[in-house]
Amino acid sequence: MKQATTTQSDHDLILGSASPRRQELLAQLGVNFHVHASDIDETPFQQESPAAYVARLAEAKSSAVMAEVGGDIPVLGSDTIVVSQSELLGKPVDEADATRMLTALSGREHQVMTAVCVRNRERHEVVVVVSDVTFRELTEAEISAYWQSGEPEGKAGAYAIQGLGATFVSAMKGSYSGIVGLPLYQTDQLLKSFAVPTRLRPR
Ligand SMILES: Cc1cn([C@H]2C[C@H](O)[C@@H](COP(=O)(O)OP(=O)(O)OP(=O)(O)O)O2)c(=O)[nH]c1=O
Repeated sequence: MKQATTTQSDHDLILGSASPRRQELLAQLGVNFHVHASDIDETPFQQESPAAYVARLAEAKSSAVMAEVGGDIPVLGSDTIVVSQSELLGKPVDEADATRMLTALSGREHQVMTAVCVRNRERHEVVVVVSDVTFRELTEAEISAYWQSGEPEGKAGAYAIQGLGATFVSAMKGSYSGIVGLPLYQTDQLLKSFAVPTRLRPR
């Protein structure tokens, strides 16, 4: 199990994610949630499309947490990937991996896909939100300095649009919050369908 777990009392949703970005974004909606993250196997299947892969991972994360926690509270699981010229880019394992990813993204458009799955004991729903992001040309020196900043670590595609990575993004179309890790419009719609209260939709 991942480390992040908070108290279970008095909440309306379980966030099955150790990502601090997802915790902040969900808090933005004013949801009364607690965190219970679970580790799953993230190996892609052969011939699996990126959209099918990211949806499967969001489903698997919420399902693993539901199996560990039980109970009647809905669980939200999510996953984010970057897709560049049909190649799936996850989190970089080291500097060489990050350099390879950022070089592939340089001067081109890529897609960021985030899947969100909400489930309770009876049913589950999953949405995949796709955004188009264009990077300007990056120099080797910039890529190296960016790795040294520490920001690429733990981020799909080895960048963070909410940080220094913003200086690489010349254009984007889609969901900004989705690129950061949790698309808030679509998440709010899912929460509504599972009757999870929010700041603007209290009990
Ligand atoms: C593209 C991009 C990704 N990311 C992050 C969001 C995700 O946290 C991360 C992708 O990793 P994920 O595997 O989706 O999630 P995670 O391991 O961080 O958390 P968990 O599995 O517990 O839910 O990349 C940014 O923060 N900014 C960006 O611009």
